[in-house]
Amino acid sequence: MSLPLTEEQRKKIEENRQKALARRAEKLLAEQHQSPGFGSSIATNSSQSKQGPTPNLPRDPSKPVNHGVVFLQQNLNSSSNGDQRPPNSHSFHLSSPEQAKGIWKRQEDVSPACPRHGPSGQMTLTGISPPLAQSPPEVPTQQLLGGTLGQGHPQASQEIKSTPFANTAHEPLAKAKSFQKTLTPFFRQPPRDPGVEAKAVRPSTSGQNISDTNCGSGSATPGTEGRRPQKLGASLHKAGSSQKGMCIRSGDRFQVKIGYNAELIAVFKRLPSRSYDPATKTWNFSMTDYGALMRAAQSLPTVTLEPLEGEDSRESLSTGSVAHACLPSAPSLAFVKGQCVLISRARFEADIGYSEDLMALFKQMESRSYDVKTRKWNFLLEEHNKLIQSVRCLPQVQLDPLPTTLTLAFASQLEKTSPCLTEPIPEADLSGVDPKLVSNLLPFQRAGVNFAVAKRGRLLLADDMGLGKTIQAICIAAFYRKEWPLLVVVPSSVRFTWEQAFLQWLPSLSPDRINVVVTGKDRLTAGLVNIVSFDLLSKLEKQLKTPFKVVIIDESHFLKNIKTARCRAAMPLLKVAKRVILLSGTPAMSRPSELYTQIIGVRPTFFPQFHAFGLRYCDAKRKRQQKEALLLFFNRTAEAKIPSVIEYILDLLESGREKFLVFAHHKVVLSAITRELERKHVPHIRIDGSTSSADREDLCQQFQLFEKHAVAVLSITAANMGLTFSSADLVVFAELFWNPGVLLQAEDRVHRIGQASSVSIHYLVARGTADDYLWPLIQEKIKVLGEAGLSETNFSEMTEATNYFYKDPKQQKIYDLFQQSFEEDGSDMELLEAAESFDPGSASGAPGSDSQDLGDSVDEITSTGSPVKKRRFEFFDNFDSFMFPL
Ligand SMILES: Nc1ncnc2c1ncn2[C@@H]1O[C@H](COP(=O)(O)OP(=O)(O)OP(=O)(O)O)[C@@H](O)[C@H]1O
Repeated sequence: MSLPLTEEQRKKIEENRQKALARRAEKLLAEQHQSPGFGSSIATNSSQSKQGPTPNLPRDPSKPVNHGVVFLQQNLNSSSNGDQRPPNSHSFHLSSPEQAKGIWKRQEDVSPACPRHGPSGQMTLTGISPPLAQSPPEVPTQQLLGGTLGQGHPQASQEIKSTPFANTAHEPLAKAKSFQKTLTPFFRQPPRDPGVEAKAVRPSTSGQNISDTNCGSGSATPGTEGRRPQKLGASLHKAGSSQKGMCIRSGDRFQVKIGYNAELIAVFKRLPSRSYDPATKTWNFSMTDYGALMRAAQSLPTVTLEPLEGEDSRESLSTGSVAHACLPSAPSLAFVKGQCVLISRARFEADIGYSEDLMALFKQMESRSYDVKTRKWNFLLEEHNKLIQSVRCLPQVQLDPLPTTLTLAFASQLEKTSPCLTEPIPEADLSGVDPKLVSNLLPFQRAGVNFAVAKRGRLLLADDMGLGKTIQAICIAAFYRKEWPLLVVVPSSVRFTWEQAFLQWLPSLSPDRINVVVTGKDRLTAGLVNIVSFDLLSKLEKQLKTPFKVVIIDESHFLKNIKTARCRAAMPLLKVAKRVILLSGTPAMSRPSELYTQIIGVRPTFFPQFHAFGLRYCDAKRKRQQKEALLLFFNRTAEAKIPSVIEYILDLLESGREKFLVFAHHKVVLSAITRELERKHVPHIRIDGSTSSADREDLCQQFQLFEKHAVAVLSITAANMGLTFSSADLVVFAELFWNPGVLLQAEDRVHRIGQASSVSIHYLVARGTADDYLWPLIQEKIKVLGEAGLSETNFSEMTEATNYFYKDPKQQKIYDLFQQSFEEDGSDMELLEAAESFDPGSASGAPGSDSQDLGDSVDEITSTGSPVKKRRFEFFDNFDSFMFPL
C-alpha cells in the first residue's frame, strides 16, 4: 500500500511527469531524425496516463507503507504515433526469451534479404540475443540466453496480456517509457533448425507478425550496421545479404554461432575436429581447425563470420571492419595459457588452447604426437625443457612446465628418454628378515618390498585389495628392524588380525613383544611392535616422548581429511618418522584431494602447499574458471544495465525526487552515472574505493547540507558502512550484490537515526542478466538468515517477481552454479577480490577494511525504532536501450 497522496500532490506530479515525457519525446525525435539508418517510433503509452512519476512521499514515518513490485515491460507495451503496431499493444505473442527482450523493427527497415512475414506495414519483432551474448567461458551461451526455442523464460512461451506495469496501484513509475527505438540486432542468434524457425514466425493475436528469427541471422540493414555500438572483433563485411555469425571461444575449442547455412554446414562437415552439440544446436571445433574454417568461410559469399575475440584476424578478415565502441574485452581471451601434464612415464602433454605461434613451435618438436581424442599435443619428456624454453619467447603464450616435483622424479628422462622407461629397482638385501616371510613373498610382493627399500622405507603401497599388502608391510618394516619400536596404526577391527600376521610371518618376534593397544589407559610404547587403532592413537599420542622411527598405517585413506582428530594425531608422527609405510587399496575414494595428506605423509616436500596440488589435480582451475565466468557475467550485466539505470535516475529527478542515493558496484556504472549527472548539472557526490577517509566525511556532510536536489553515487562495497545520509529518503540499487548483508547495510545509510521520513529502497533488476540469478540468491540468503533469527528483513512480498525462471532447467543450473560458487567457504571474499580486480574503484572499501566497521556497529545498535523502510524492485525487461551505450 502506498501512502495516500493529496490531490495537489497528484496534480503536481502529473504535471512534472508530462513535462518529462514531452522533453523525452522531443529529444528522441530529434535523435531519430539525425539518424537516417534508424527508425524510431515514439509515442506515449496509453496506459502511462495511469502511471505517475515517483512521488515525493509525505514525510511521515508513522504511516503505513507499501511494498510494491513493479515490472517494467519496457518498449513492449507502449504505442506510438509513428509506431505501426496495432492499437492494442499489450497483447504479444512471444516464443522465445529473446523476444521478450526484443526490439521493434519497422518493416521498411528490414533488409530485402530478410523474408517478410505477414502483411505489409506490420511490425516485426526481431529477436535478439541479450547483450550478454559474449558468454563467459564455461557458461554455455544458450543458458545465458535462457534456452533454445520454446524453452527458457516461462513467461515468454505464452501470450502476455498485461498492462505494462503490473501493479498500477502502487507508486507509479517515472520509468514509463514512451518511445520505441528501431534497431538492428548486433548479437547473433544461435543456429536453429530452419523448420523450427519457420514455425516460429506466426501472427500474433494482435495481428502483428512477431518472429523470433533473426531475418537471416543478423541481416542488418546497411544503415544500421554502421551504428552498431559494440564490436566483438574485426569483421569481414560482405554483401549486405550475407549471413552473419560469430566464433566464440569455449575452453580450448570454439563455437560458431550462426543461423542455418547449407554451404557452411558442408564446410563444417569437412573439418576433422567438428562436433555438434544438439543441446545448443551449435557446431564447435578444435582451435586447430580455426584457420581452415575462417578461410573457408571467407570464400563463401553468403557467410560473414566474425573471428574470435582477441584472435588475430589476418587469416580471415581484412577489410570493411567498422569502428565500433568497444565493451571491455573479456579477460585473457587473447592470451593462451596452459600447462604441461605428465601422461606416461615417458611423455607429457601440453594442455593449452590454440595459438598459431605455439602450433608452429609444436611442429618443430621431433617427438610430437597429436592425440585426436584429447585434441592435444604430447611429446617425449626429453623435449620438455626445450619446449618450455622456446615457448618463453612467445609473448602471448604461457605454458607452465611440469612441476618441480615431477621434473625431479623424472630427471633422468628429462635428460634423455631412456629406451627402458622404468629404472631398474635394485634387489633389496632381505637377509636380516625372517626367511619364512621372505621365502613366501610372491614375485610382485618382492618387487613391492624392493621398491619400498629403494624409496628408503617411505611409500604408499596401493596394491589392490587382497593382494597381500600386510605381508609386504611386515617385510619392509622388518628390513628396518634395527630402528624399531614399530608403530602400526590400523582400523580397530583388524588390530588382532595384524597381531596374528606378525606372529605368522615373523617367528623371530616374541609374542610378548607385541603390544595391542585396547583402551585409552594402555601404553602406546609398551611393545617392540605396537598396534593401535586410529581413534586410540588420537587419544594416546600425547604419551609419546620419543617418536617412532618406523610407522605402518593400514587403510591410510582414513587420513584423508586433515581436519579429523585421527589425521591431526597421525600426521606429526609421520613427519618425524624415518620410515612411513602407508597401505591402502583405495587411497582416494572420491576425490584426488584425498590423496594429499597421504602424499605429504610420505613426502612432506612433494607438494608442501595444498594450493598447488589442488590447482593441478583437483580441478581447482575449473572451479576458478567457473567463478571467472560468473564474474564476467556479472561485469557484463553491469555494462548492460547502464542506460536503463541512468534513465531511471533521470526520471526520478524529473519527477521531483530531491535527494537520493544510488549504489552500484562496478566503476563503469558509477562513472556513467556521475558523467550523466555532470552533464545535467545535477549536484552530486561520489564515494568509491578511491575516496580517502577524510574525503568521505566531507562529501557526506556536503550531501547532508545540500538544500535542493542532489544525488549521492556510492560504491556498494566502499560506502555501505559508517556513513550517514539521513537527509535522503530513497536508496536506489543500480546493481545487485551477492551478499545481502552488504546490501542491507547500504540501505541503512539512509534508514538510520535522524531519519524523519519513510525510506524507499529501489532495486533495479534486469531480466536476462546475472540479476536473474543474483536476485533469488540474495532472497534465499535473507530467508535463511531470517529463519535463523539473524535478519528481520522480509522480502516475501517480492516472491511474485522472483519465481520466474525456475521452470527452465538450464536456468536453474546457472543458479546452482552461482549458489555453489558464492556459498563455498570464503568464496565471498574471493569473489569480491576477483571482482575488485576488475573494478579497482571499489577495492579499498571492502567490508571491514577500515574504521567504518566500528561506526556501523554502533549504528546497528542505535537504529532500532527508526522509520519504516520499504523496498521496491524495478525489473528491466527490455534491452534495446543497451544498443545505445552512453
Ligand atoms: N605371499 C603370501 N602367502 C600366503 N598368503 C598370502 C600371501 N600374500 C597374501 N596372503 C594372504 O592373502 C590374504 C590377503 O592378504 P592381505 O590381507 O594382506 O591383503 P591386503 O592387500 O592387505 O588387502 P586389503 O586391502 O583388503 O586389506 C591374507 O589372508 C593373507 O594371509
